Amino acid sequence: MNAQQHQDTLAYIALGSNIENRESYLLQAIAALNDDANIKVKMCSSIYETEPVGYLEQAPFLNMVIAVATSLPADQLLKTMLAIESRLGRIRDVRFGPRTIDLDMLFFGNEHIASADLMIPHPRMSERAFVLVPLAEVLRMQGLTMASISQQLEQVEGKEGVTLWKKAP
Ligand SMILES: Nc1ncnc2c1ncn2[C@@H]1O[C@H](COP(=O)(O)OP(=O)(O)OP(=O)(O)O)[C@@H](O)[C@H]1O
Ligand SMILES: Nc1nc2c(c(=O)[nH]1)N=C(CO)CN2
Repeated sequence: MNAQQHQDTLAYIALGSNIENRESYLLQAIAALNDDANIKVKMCSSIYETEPVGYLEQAPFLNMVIAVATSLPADQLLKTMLAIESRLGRIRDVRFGPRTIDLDMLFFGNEHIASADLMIPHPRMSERAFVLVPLAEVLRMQGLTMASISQQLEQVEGKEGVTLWKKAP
């Protein structure tokens, strides 16, 4: 590797949808990420059906987590994710409310980021079984140890609201 080249960063993204067709929104978002020349989708968790958390008067979600390799810096990856959300009809009205697609960046390599637009690791990740369950699955696929994730999972309430919906291919 010469000085000009740099290795891709492995990033983890959580996806959620609770407006039909939920599965189609998840798959369209994954395809759109992979269509970007600077992003390669490496791994996908199973899809989980989950009870809404936070704002309860809404339909159940489908949630999953993917791992991507990217040559983009974190702020550019976020920009791409927000553009895909807009393209797939995401409208921001109710906080924590219904959405065609929500894309949250969980990790970006081993970076810690605290800017006005981007917090990495995602600050609410450890409270959310709908994120931790699929994240643990992807980490397991990669043979990564996940002691801290398992510990967080044990502490999180609402794990019973997360059920396997479709197994990863
Ligand atoms: N790690 C992150 N991943 C995605 N967005 C982030 C992250 N950190 C900060 N943000 C900022 O959060 C803003 C609002 O995100 P969004 O509307 O998706 O929030 P939400 O999904 O309603 O709530 P939550 O962030 O708790 O999932 C985005 O425009 C983005 O700038
Ligand atoms: N089950 C579930 N609940 C949620 C979700 C989500 O993706 N799944 N997203 C939220 C806002 O980020 C609020 N509540």
